[in-house]
Amino acid sequence: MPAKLSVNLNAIAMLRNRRDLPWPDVADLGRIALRAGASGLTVHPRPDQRHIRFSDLPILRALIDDEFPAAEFNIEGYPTEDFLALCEATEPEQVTLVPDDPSQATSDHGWDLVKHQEFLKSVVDRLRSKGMRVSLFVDGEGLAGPMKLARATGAERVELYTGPYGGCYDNPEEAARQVDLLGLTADAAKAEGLAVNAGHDLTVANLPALVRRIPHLAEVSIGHGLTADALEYGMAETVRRFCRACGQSI
Ligand SMILES: CC(=O)[C@@H](O)[C@H](O)COP(=O)(O)O
Ligand SMILES: NCC(=O)COP(=O)(O)O
Repeated sequence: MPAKLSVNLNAIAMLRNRRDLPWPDVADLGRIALRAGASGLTVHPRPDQRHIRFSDLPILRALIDDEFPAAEFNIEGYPTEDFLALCEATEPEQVTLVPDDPSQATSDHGWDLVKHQEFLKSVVDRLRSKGMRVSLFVDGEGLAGPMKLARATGAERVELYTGPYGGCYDNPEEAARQVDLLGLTADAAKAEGLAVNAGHDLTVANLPALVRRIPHLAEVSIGHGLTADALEYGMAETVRRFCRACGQSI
């Protein structure tokens, strides 16, 4: 079964938030993504709401429920009480727990599963008791031990942090080494009965090698690279529309 694609709307929301205007509209872009074949939508609401706002969540929940009932909503974030309350109110199909502190520009590491074992167990329990699948953001270091600990929290999935792989876009040897480490981590997760997701800085260029190495990859969530491509591949048609709006006959 090929990996499913969940489209992360953070970058769209960040663009919207540059102005006090409602576009680009995250729900409209989410609808386009789901119509085009995405299996789900991902958001990572951060405490300062610098991209996804808490008020976006019920709108995206309703979009999926009303128009795409087979799609999944994935909410990512650090499990503060506020974040857990948002999840409980929104009931996403999946919650991805990420160890980000509020000052981080973006996610840059997975959980320390030794240090946070008891905390994660209680959070996983709480979310799963309300019917949400839980995934833990983990480093792709190629080690089996952390995957045993991830399983022991009660989580059903892990999401491999692919930032170091994504950063090797100009270094094929290092990219091959990173894919190997991610593959070994995914194998260890599978051996523990965990399903495997992946995300961060994935692109059309680096996805094929990843899915070849991890044929059981369940889902990738992609925002930054996908939004960059949407702009690049949508630019020509958009310029034609604006030229026509200027009265030009092109
Ligand atoms: C958890 C993760 O991998 C991140 O990619 C995150 O969802 C992106 O967050 P930002 O969009 O805030 O950079
Ligand atoms: N979980 C990773 C994610 O949702 C998107 O990350 P990115 O593609 O914006 O780096």
